[in-house]
Amino acid sequence: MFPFQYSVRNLFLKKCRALPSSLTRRFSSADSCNERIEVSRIRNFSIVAHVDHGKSTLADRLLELTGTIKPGTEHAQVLDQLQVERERGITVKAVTASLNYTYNNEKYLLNLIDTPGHVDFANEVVRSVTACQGVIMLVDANEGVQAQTVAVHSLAKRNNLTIIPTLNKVDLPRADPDKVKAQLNSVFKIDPKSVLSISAKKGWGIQELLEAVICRIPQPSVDSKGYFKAHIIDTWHDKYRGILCLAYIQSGKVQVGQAVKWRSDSKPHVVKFLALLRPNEEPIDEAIAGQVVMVGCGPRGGGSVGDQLLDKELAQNEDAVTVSPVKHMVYAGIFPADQSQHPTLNDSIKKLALNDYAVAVTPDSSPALGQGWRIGFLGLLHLEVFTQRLLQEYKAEAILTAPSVPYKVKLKGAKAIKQYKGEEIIVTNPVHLPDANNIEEYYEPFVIGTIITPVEYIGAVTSLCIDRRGTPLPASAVDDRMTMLQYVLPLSEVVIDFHDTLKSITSGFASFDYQDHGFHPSSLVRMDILINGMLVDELSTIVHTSRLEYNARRLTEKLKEMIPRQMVQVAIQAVVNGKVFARETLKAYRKDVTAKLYGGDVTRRKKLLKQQAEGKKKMRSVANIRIPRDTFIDVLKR
Ligand SMILES: Nc1nc2c(ncn2[C@@H]2O[C@H](COP(=O)(O)OP(=O)(O)OP(=O)(O)O)[C@@H](O)[C@H]2O)c(=O)[nH]1
Repeated sequence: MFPFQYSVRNLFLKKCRALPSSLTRRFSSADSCNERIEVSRIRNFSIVAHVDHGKSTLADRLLELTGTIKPGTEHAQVLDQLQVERERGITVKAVTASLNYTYNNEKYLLNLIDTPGHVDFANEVVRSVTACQGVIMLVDANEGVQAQTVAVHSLAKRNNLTIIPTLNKVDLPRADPDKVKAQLNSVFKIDPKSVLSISAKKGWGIQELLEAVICRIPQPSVDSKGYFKAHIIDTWHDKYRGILCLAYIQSGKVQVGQAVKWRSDSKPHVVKFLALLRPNEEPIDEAIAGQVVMVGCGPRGGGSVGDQLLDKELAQNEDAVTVSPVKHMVYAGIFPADQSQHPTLNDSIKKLALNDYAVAVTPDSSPALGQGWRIGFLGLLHLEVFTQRLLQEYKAEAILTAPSVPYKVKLKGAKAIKQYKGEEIIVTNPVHLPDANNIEEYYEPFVIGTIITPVEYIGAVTSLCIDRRGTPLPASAVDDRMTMLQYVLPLSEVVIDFHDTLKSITSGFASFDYQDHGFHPSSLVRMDILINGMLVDELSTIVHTSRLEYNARRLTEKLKEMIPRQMVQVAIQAVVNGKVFARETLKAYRKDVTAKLYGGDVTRRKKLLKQQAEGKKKMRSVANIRIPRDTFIDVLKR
């Protein structure tokens, strides 16, 4: 959304600067709805669903029906405005749009939040629902209930949200609404009579759905008369105005010019910018409790997701809405391609991290790659999207190291405990794993994986899960054709390529979602990779002992395939505690130094070959083997 929004916002700002101040009219929410908005006529809701079940397409139809955009294909997927979203055809950022809709002669303000479907961006859904009272839960009428449908349903239930179950894509010839209604009933006990049917593509049933939003979802439960208090659900950086925030107003009201402060720091600030997002900014003077609005306090105004903006009179220790801390699933090192680019990359990472609060950034350094950062992500797709956004939105190119899941170790010995400042430590970079002699116990992160698959693939899916060290939990039937399997799986076995393998063994019919299951004791070791005897820190991994030999062989073979042949012979070794578990040799290019000889004495030929061998020996000891950039990630894929 943001590059596009930047340009719209900047255009607006340029226009404002060009006009006399008396003409830079601000709107109030009252103008937007032609009358003063009341809490009873506000509805905050989200669209949640499994990947590709049609959330963004439905958002387009809702924007059209409420007159926010004109019907037409040029507006396709209006809320997916990031370049990466358009290129990949997925939503990665939850986006808000305030819509006006008249129902029974009353004007309503509907705040819609379009959310991503992919499990890696589930945190976007979690933070969005803190501002909502209800959700439209879309289910593809052809595919039926999928793994993420189960996840979003339980999230909505946990947050006490009203669920409007809605079947989408009923226009498809293979759509079977009755079958899917029966699935919803068997899995979630949803009354089939409460299920709506729409086609987001054709625009069928959209009006009924909007009316259900108004009639079924309750108004925000807020304190209109109290002091101003708002909960921050998103932030982004604007070149001219500093940090801008998306805020859900929990009590009171806010006006441009009002004195406020952040919960996290008591310094006074003044509200400078206030706007409705439609999804482009529409400046307003005032907003009331229950609204979701954009707020900015100027370049030094600050703000972060989960923080609260408070009236300056309000005591700092008021209750806060808690956003559960993000649990990072994979960590990877990010380094500038050239150390001179470190400050620019640092600035870009900071700005992008502001808009993607799910990442955790800490400084890191590597002997080979110099100064950089260790960044925690929610999954591999999140990692890829983050680096793609760095490149596309900030023109910042970075080198990535092999991703690793976080491990926990319990230390023994007073010296080690003192050195690591605690008995238990989380290891996010395999290189920093303490010496095996100082470790009492290793712990590995586990997840509960939910797989919904057609019954004919149960055997293949079970083998895959067992192969990935999974432990089965009770299964349940979704209907006579589909089954829901659950497994406790080590995160390290899931995070890299589990989903792709599952899709390929089930011809794309199975779906997968996982939830954190905490750390559990495990038998682990650190495996290092030596290239011509030199340790390559960035390729060290922590592996389960049962996988050691297999991983050692696979990693060295894969590296042999991926490292281009060099002028010298390259030895690739996988080593654990000084013991070599696998070795591959990459043969050197061999120039035919004897090509120029036509016949003649054989000793001449031997002399040339000997000289070549000696030259190569010298090169081998000084050779700096170049490892291609993608090696670090690709090498981990099976
Ligand atoms: N036939 C048909 N296709 C639809 C309908 N709604 C959406 N689609 C198609 O389904 C695909 C996915 O739609 P999206 O709106 O991108 O789905 P999404 O849930 O937003 O996807 P993510 O954000 O990646 O989770 C697109 O090709 C749409 O054109 C519908 O009602 N009927």
